[in-house]
Amino acid sequence: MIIAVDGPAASGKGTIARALARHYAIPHLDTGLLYRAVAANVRAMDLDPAVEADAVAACDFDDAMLADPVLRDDATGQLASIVSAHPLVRASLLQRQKRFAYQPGGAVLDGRDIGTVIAPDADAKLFVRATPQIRARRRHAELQANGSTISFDRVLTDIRSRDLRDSGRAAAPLVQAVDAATLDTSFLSIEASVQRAIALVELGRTGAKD
Ligand SMILES: Nc1ncnc2c1ncn2[C@@H]1O[C@H](COP(=O)(O)OP(=O)(O)OP(=O)(O)O)[C@@H](O)[C@H]1O
Ligand SMILES: Nc1ccn([C@@H]2O[C@H](COP(=O)(O)O)[C@@H](O)[C@H]2O)c(=O)n1
Repeated sequence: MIIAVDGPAASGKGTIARALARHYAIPHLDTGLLYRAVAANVRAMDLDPAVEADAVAACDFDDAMLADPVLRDDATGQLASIVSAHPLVRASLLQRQKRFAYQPGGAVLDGRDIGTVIAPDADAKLFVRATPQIRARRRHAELQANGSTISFDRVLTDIRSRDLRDSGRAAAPLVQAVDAATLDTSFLSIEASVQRAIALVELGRTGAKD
């Protein structure tokens, strides 16, 4: 079974995707980490994220890099949303994601274009939402817990600019697949979001959509 989980920054899609992977005992890929790895390489190599050829030159990395906690910081997320707009960057990461999605036994992937581009024929598709304020509050708390001193206003501004860039780009923009079920986590606990996600996946598998 392939499960596609998409949504904007800090909507809770990773939390839900990890829980679905545990529930169905299938592997999970956080595809945002791939773009974050490219962003971290661009920074380390002192390249220009806005120049497509520079970003493409930073696309060579192995899976071990995805565990680096530096990928999770706010600045790397911003840079990731710049490099991810380049069609050639997306093309260079495409097969890696498709191979993961279509491995025997199935998989859960979360990102921005899983249900539309990576696995358009996924068995179940979720589009996870939450208001920008709530997403910023959660992300701010997470960053603070990890030792960051970033302000709430900065996190909210960054989330809004990332939303705009990710939705407005020409290549594989953040958009809800027509056959994806909406899951708004704004007023749901993590536990309630996960239970709702499992219920929606079960509905999706049987062909009915929210
Ligand atoms: N329903 C919820 N209630 C409260 N906190 C939540 C909920 N869902 C997720 N969180 C918390 O919000 C933060 C962001 O969640 P998560 O990392 O799953 O979002 P994401 O959409 O995968 O983010 P990104 O786009 O950066 O990968 C985390 O600290 C997570 O624990
Ligand atoms: N399928 C994807 C996943 C991510 N991106 C871009 O990467 C940025 C960071 O992603 P997070 O999920 O870790 O927040 C994100 O803002 C997107 O620009 C993408 O394009 N496609």
